[in-house]
Amino acid sequence: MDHLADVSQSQTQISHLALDIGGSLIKLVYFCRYDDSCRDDGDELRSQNDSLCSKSDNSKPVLEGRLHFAKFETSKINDCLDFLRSMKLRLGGFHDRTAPSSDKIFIKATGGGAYKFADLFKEKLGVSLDKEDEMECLVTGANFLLKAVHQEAFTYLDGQKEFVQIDPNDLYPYLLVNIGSGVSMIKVDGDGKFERVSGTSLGGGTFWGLGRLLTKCKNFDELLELSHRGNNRILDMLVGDIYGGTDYAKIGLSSTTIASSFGKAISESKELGDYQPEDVSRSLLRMISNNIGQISYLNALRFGLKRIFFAGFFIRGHAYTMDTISVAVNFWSKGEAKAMFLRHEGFLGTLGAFMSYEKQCLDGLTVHKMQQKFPISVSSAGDNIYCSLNSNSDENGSIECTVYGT
Ligand SMILES: Nc1ncnc2c1ncn2[C@@H]1O[C@H](COP(=O)(O)OP(=O)(O)O)[C@@H](O)[C@H]1O
Ligand SMILES: CC(C)(COP(=O)(O)O)[C@@H](O)C(=O)NCCC(=O)O
Repeated sequence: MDHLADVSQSQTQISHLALDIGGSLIKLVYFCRYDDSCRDDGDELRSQNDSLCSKSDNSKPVLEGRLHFAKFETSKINDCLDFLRSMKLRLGGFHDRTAPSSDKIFIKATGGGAYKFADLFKEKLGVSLDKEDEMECLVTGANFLLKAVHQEAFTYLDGQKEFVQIDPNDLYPYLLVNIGSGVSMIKVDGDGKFERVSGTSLGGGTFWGLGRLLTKCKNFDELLELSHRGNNRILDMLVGDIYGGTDYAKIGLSSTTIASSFGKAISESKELGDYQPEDVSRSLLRMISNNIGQISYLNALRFGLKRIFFAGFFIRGHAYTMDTISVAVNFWSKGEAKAMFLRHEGFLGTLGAFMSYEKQCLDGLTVHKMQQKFPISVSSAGDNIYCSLNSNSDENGSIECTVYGT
């Protein structure tokens, strides 16, 4: 994938790595330090964390570098293993501090695949996966991004993207909707304070799975690309189709509101082959996004939450997806609730797993809080990682940061 070339060419020292192995995609976050001049042994960080580091003002070891992101399809897990092998596991190999004499190397991992593929990682790379709870990681990742990273959250409506300034002191409560293969809805009340309040199996896997069957697309991006050119009115039955072109004003439905997704497919004597794949893709994307937007709003209503953050790789920064979700939230809440999206949408779980290194003191290297360099962000003192977002970052955008050890 994209970052494979980056890493092997740059010879950058990778010191920490975490994984989120989901139903569809494997997400990686890894920390590359800028300068390995103080490295005294090229191969493994695990035995020499302190010697890798310069000293900070308060005499704590410091690693300065960037957090990088990469992803692989879970079905192509061997590509991911090759990628990790290419790093020669100097990256995330950490000794278990609770058993100092042990040779055990472990990497923080979350998602169902941390269980499913644990033996594979052991067998192919000799690495143990140190499992972190998926929901906890999502929340930790979301809180970090929202509090520490400049211009992370934004709204998207009618083609207009607007960054939202988050006050870290006024962040909670909010609803986090993670749209991966399936969808989890989590009420977040604070750091580590959350409850998974709902979910739906109609998620990103449904869009991609049904879309692949119905359109014969070979990959997700192709399916998404198709939807750009499609017209959902070919397959969706609108209120106007039922009401002879007029609104059903009495109950607040305009003639253009979708009355029944894919509803026209039943009333016409057409086969699948008579429909354009782009129209199928468009209706499917609209159906899934609208449904998630609606269920999310209902859950926000249940708990009186005004802010809903949508994440997960289903979104893919895709305009029509975000627009549909926003319209659904706006429509059902009568403008009361707001849909917001995150730039690092697919990496919440991985970031959370990465940050869980802080819970354990590993060979003297501890990841503490992350704080952004920009003055508008978190201002609390004593934080141990400083971050700023690469202004050119895309979905894999790296984050500049400094890791302080203990
Ligand atoms: N390259 C891709 N391959 C497959 N699915 C993708 C891709 N890019 C985005 N997606 C979408 O993202 C979803 C997975 O999102 P993700 O947040 O990674 O969840 P999971 O943890 O379940 O893998 C897929 O179901 C699909 O809708
Ligand atoms: C089981 C999961 C947490 C796994 O996470 P994922 O790999 O989809 O990101 C998720 O797919 C989910 O919440 N599914 C919806 C299940 C339900 O509430 O009906």
